[in-house]
Amino acid sequence: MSGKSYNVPPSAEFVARVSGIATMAKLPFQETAEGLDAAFIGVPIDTGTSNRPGARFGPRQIRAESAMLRPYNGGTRAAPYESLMVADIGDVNVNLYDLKDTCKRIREAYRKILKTGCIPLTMGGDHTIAYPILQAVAERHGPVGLVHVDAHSDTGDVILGEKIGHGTPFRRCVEEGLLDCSRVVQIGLRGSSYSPDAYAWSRAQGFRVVQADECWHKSLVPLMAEVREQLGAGPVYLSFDIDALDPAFAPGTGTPEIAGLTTIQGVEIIRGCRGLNIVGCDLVEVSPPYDATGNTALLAANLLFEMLCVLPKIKYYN
Ligand SMILES: N=C(N)NCCCC(=O)O
Ligand SMILES: [Mn+2]
Ligand SMILES: [Mn+2]
Repeated sequence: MSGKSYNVPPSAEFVARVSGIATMAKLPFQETAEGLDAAFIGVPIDTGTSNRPGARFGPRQIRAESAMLRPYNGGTRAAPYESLMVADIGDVNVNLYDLKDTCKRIREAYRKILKTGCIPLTMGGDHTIAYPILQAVAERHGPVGLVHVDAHSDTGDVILGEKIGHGTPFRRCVEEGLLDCSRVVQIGLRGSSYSPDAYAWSRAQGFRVVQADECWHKSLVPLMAEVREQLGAGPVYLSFDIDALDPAFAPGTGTPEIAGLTTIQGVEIIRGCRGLNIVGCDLVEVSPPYDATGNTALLAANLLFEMLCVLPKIKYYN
């Protein structure tokens, strides 16, 4: 092992889970991304939501439930803290009274994070945040590939007279050339729709659309082999809306849709991203006020850990 010493969260074998400051995975906190390979960061907004609010409390609750996380991945034998310097760098200072100003603040914050070479793992907050994050990502990496896991395509144009909200981020991204559209896949789309051919716009851009009913009763391991082929070696952003999963697994979210993916399929999708050149990830739309048991936030914390475990340069014991 290299002589470098990495941040390692305290183990519950020696430090009680309930003690200490609730950073993500109980990792050290630091103000900036300087010196980090990867960082967890919160964006506590829900002013872009169109139904149930509450996602502004997502980062705090995900951090609270992340106390369950242990240092190694028992399933894949990934050893993130033996190969990456990781910390929690807090939250973007959002403007709860102005969504456009919040997008500006997010864009500026992520410009600084990405400039250090750090890979951001973002805790939302509603899905609006993917737009300003991808503006900053594309400034650094050029148009990127996208693995978008969601019940919704989030490609709306104007909703309630507004272009900015959680139903429109990926249309804004396409308009601004932030995505390499032939390297975009949307997985889990379902539900009632505003038009008879709900995903025509996505497909017209060249996205691959995998609707939830194409996933029912199936392992998604074969699909992810096709996704790795489609996305190739170029930079990729992973955006995971927790409502991609069925409300039975993820009830604490603002726009639930029935007949969704299982938790196992969610993990298969993320693990299937191993080998991709991931430059950023997010996990959005956890709404703690609708998450009576905290299990949606716990699920989110585990999925974020799985994302950490598929980043480039991760060490595996196998
Ligand atoms: N949850 C997200 N990100 N989008 C939901 C959009 C719901 C709608 O516009 O009908
Ligand atoms: Mn959604
Ligand atoms: Mn979404």
